[in-house]
Amino acid sequence: MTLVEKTGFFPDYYLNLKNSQSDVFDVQVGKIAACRNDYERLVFVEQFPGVRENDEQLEVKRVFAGKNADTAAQHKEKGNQAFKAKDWFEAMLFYTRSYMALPEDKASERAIILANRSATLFHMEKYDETLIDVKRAIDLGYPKDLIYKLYERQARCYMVKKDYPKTIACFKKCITALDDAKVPSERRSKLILDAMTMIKMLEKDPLTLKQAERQKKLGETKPLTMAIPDEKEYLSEFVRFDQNVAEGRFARAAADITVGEEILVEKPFVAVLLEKFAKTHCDYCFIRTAIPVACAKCADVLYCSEECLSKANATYHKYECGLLPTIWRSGASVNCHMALRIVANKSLEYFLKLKEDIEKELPIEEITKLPTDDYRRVSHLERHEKSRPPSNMFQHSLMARFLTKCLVEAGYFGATPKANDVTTIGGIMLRSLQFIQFNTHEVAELHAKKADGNEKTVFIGGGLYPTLALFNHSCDPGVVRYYRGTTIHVNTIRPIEAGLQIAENYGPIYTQEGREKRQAQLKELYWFDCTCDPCLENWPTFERMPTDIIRFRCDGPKQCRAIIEVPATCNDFMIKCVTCGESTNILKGLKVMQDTELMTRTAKRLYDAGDYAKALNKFIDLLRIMYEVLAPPFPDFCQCQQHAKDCFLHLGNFYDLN
Ligand SMILES: C[S@@+](CC[C@H](N)C(=O)[O-])C[C@H]1O[C@@H](n2cnc3c(N)ncnc32)[C@H](O)[C@@H]1O
Repeated sequence: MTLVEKTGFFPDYYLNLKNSQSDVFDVQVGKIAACRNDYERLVFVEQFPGVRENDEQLEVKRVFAGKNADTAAQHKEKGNQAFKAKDWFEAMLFYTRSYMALPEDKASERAIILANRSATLFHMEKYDETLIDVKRAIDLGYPKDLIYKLYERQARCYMVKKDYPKTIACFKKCITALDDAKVPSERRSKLILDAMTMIKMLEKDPLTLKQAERQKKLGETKPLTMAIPDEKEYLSEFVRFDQNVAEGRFARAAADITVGEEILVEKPFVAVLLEKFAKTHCDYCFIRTAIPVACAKCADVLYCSEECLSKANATYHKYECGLLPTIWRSGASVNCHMALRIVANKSLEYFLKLKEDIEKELPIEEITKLPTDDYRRVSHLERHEKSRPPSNMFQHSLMARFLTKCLVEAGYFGATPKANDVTTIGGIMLRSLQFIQFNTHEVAELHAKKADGNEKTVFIGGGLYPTLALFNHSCDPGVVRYYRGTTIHVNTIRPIEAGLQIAENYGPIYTQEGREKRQAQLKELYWFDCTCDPCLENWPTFERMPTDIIRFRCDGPKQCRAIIEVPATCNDFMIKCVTCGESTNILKGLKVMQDTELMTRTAKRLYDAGDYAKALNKFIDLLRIMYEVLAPPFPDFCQCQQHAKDCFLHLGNFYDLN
């Protein structure tokens, strides 16, 4: 079952159903082929023998188990002990756990925990994070008699950040707040004196006036946040979409595209974080965060900022809240979760209104012009509806039914759900499950350990990118992807001539995997026979790539650019092209090969020194130069492409394991 990734009650439920009627099951399931659309399929599974009878096994219920004041108090106590022992990291972790566990109505306790965590962060010299937590604590109503401490901490952070006007402002607030503080008068006087001294000293500093003037000119500064700035979506004017019978829709270069160009920046239509990152990454933007904010009702996921929390609450989280344990325990894959979220992101009314339109075929130019949040941007993606075997369609329909039941439980359909509405949404859920299967991307984060230079890409979730989903696959892809948060960036990794396809890669590339394995994998997962150049010509993997043959491009008078294979030991330098019959002088190519050796060394040195942007520029130059005279596959080009890919990954989500 591709719908489930791990053990859970859903595969058990399915097996039970199957085993309870082993003789007739396949025959019964086969009848689903007579259904004309997804809505009929939903009605079919609803009436399938044993389905409703076994509903109890689906355990669909909302649970809010993570919130508990006693547990929160225990974590807080452990945090306090760690703080006393100056184990700042441990203290921070316990304060976070405590904060996550605090129930909604404990606002003042939440403020105190955040203030404690801010003290810890201050000791860790994480000043931006400290400022964020201090602000959150103040916003949550931190006690008046203690608030002077937070203003003082704020002042000290701004001081380290050399923002003197803000330092002065915070010290002034601290002095005023001391009026409400319950501290012995001697201590109060000392605190006031310290603050006044700092204010006087900073007021004399010429930098203070300069900064104040600048801040006045720039106006109100944006509140500090650890979230990455909102990114602008972009599609290069050189990308066109086309289609044919054999390959469906695909992207094509409208003009020559050089290597290293950013051709697409796209936000996901929907994205879901894997369960195992739910306690380290923001559920909304996938940014790793050490200072999360929590949903008021559940402790299942966390958010990097109030902004992400409120965006999630305004869309999918109001339905997923309390249901996440059910979804995770079911064993449903992240793809299934994505289907549920696609529906949860929009209202029942939205889908009821759109129902007829979803069925209408739209030409590709119209689809790409639809608003980015229109369901029809994705509803027309490839789903291989006609070639699905009945058992596959049956399993998907059962899963759609289960996910729709989750939404019923979550109140998506109101207090008294209408059967017709549930079927409609079930049908949309089923359609979504089908196109998600062939069109999603795994959102990645690069894990690197500076000490030993080890790097690996870790998948943290899944996302559906409507424009990128129209790109076909090649085992020698023209582009590379990386992610910033959930936003995908697509860059060319070799020159692409006008008119040629711009293909991405769905998993196996020719340098790493032999043709048979690649083709089998693509057939199994994406249901097509790959006919890219490496597959047609059976290009060797990197390990088997010959080093004694050089593949030059014909540079003769006719510029036919055909490939001329020359043994490395060849003593001639004028070589005849079998395609155009003209001779090419390979000395130019040999000189390029020599030059690139030195450039490669420089680029690698920059990479090892962590200067990825400069290294990338060098690798891109190298790829451009090599591609001009040599034709892949050849080892130097592949290696260079790999290095450029690694550089790109460093521009995206990154986690330093040190
Ligand atoms: C992500 S979609 C790509 C866009 C798709 N061609 C469309 O029309 O929507 C993946 C599906 O496209 C088709 N596809 C992708 N690469 C292909 C290729 N190199 N040759 C033939 N079909 C391909 C397969 O049907 C695959 O399941």
